[in-house]
Amino acid sequence: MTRSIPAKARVVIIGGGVSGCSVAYHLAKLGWSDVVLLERKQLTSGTTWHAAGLIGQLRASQNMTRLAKYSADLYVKLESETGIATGMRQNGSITVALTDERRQEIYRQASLARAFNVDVREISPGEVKELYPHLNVADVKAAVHLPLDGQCDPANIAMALAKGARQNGATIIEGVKVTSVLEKNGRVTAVVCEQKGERFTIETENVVNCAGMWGRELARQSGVTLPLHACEHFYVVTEAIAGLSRLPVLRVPDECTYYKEDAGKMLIGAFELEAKPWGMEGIREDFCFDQLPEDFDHFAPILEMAVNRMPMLETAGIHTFFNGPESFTPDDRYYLGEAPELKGYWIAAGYNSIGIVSSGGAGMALAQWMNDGEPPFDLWEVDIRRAQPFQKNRAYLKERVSETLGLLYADHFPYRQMATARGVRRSPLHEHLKARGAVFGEVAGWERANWFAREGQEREYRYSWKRQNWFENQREEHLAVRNGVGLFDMTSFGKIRVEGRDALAFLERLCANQIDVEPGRIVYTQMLNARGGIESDLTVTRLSKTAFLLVVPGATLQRDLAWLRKHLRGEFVVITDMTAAESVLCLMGPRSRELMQKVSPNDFSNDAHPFGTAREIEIGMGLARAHRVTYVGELGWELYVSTDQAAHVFEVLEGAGQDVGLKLCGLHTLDSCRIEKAFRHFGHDITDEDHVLEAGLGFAVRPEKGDFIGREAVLSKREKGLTRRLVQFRLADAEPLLFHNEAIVRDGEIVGTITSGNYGHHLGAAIGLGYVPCQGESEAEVLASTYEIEIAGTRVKAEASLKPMYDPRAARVRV
Ligand SMILES: NCCCC(=O)O
Repeated sequence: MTRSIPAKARVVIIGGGVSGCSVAYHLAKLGWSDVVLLERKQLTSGTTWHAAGLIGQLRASQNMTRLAKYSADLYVKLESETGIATGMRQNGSITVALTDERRQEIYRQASLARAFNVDVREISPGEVKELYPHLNVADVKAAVHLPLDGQCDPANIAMALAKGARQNGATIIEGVKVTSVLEKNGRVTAVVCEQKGERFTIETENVVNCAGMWGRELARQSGVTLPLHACEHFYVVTEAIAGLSRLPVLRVPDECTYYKEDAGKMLIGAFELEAKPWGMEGIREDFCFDQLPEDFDHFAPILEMAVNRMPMLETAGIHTFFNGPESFTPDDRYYLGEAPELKGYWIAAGYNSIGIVSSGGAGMALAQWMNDGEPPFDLWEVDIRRAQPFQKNRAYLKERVSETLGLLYADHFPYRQMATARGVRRSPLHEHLKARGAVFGEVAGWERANWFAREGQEREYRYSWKRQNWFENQREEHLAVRNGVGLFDMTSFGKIRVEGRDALAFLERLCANQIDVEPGRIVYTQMLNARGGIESDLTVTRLSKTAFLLVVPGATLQRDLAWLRKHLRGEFVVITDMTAAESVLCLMGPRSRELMQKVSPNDFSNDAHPFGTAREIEIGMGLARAHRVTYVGELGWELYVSTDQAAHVFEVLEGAGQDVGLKLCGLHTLDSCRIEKAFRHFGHDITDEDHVLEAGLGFAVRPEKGDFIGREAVLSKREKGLTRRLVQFRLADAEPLLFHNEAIVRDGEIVGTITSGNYGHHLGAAIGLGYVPCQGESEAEVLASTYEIEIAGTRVKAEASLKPMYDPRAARVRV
């Protein structure tokens, strides 16, 4: 039946898979009227219909766990709410480890899940056998059991969400293809669509791209970056196996497989290490409930392992060999939020084969985000603003997703780097660093030296949940920064120039610190949201009366640009991304002044170049702007050098550095030094849900300067008092690896998680940061408790401090 297409809507959701249905359901539940969902063919006909439907709550981070738990809880009640049988059953799940490393990973995830009240138990191989009698457990080292995990019928979950949405007033129309999204002045104005060859326009200010594997090209038409690409995903379903009882979902990540028993048949799916990207030439117009040709050779090694793991499969007949396309992203995380390029263009897509368990929570979070204008909690890890414009390149995507499908079940080691699609963004110093032993990691496409190998040392990571093979390299680099001088290439910093008649007023409105300082001064500040949460962590350097340079982490550049542009209110301001124009060389350590003085005729004394100032200097035969700031807690200068002169400046520093023991240092050392000094890192220790005062950054907030975004929230928090505080921890046992997400235990009770951790080579211990609730408690009371950190199920004593354990009075920085 053809349904009439409305002329207007408050929102048009594009795509009738589980993602679109969930967004429609949650918006309608929030009371949004005129919610319209358009599906090009039939609901679920893209990817949802062939999903395996596993509902697993064990996720890599706290908020992903929170969202997965939300989905599980929602799906349990959906059937009674809508009358549609969802097939949801909480038969539990088991994940087994076949290696010691995997045991560490699943035990760490279990600790994290417990911090969020997810019911999870570590179980022995014997207990696995009791729960799963068909399993060969001879080489099983460990396992975790989540009794409230389960499985569902994915298509019916989507149908139930659609029905729930309709019950709350949403309009869902099938057989309508969206052909374009119209915009005016940078804001969505309408959606153009086709139904049976006829063209319609729906006026709207909001669209949600839930178009799955069609999403990238649809977004591209509107200038929106949505980097995802389809890959073939394989599973087999056996014939009914006699005597098969109800079984929990089983995951054997070390063999890339998952197992789902349904109606006496067994479904065996795989995330093989090298995937097959699909749809490079586009997707056929009539694609609907389609599948791809089987590829038995590709699946055979998986099946062989499965038969060894579950010997009864040897005699089971194969009922279905299934191959269907699913969307994968460059970092295996999905996308939510408003596209930075276009106001009113929202995204919920790229689910990396975990769309069913993700969509319930993601739909809720996106609906609240659209409703309130801000996400309900920190969603940075799935925020669309992390996508880099270059990532829509199809050659890049094709290469990268061939890896990310398999990474779903690979060991998620700390510091693990992608092996594919590397080298897209490089500093002008890349070859210099490579020739000197740099081992690179990647952030936002940038290649960055993470550590420097010694001559003759293997230039590869050896990953582990313990100290990794670069630990000693990091120690030497770290101690050089603390006792001598180290040089970091930080060209990946995002650099944003804000200039114009109203630049000062604009930045004063957005930043919590005072920006009206003398030209040449550098201000450390945050941009806050109305709740006092931290949207951006940056330095602002006043270059002249009307020009400012904002320096932000490389990973947050797109987010920060979007935040600035979103808050323009007609001011005369030009915002320019200058990242590629300047390299940054950071010279840090007590001997940095001595070295600067060797390579430059300028005066680097405290009087001539005090902390927190920027000066143009001569260096070698070139020029630089020397910023006296530090992220490692030492005397030092960040040298901003035009990219054409970067190699020259590097060579000059390196040559003169021989006499003072200059050491090249990598990002791992930057991190270990800043953690000793308790300097916060955006995305880990500080996010948009962390109040600036609770993050301990009150020293950079000036409510007395006048109005700025978040001021009310700062004043209110000052009056009402803090409810949590960011605390620094030092482990009593020097051995365990502190990374992030380990549970914080206060007086025997889990109260939070470590937000970032590393080894403090000066302090001689693993150091971490994390929030502790403190309603009405004084600092002394917070510190009077006993603390432990739970690492892979083992609790380790920890010392707590509210002041940096390294150089608490910042004497070294201003020396
Ligand atoms: N689509 C398969 C889901 C795999 C998992 O939940 O582990």
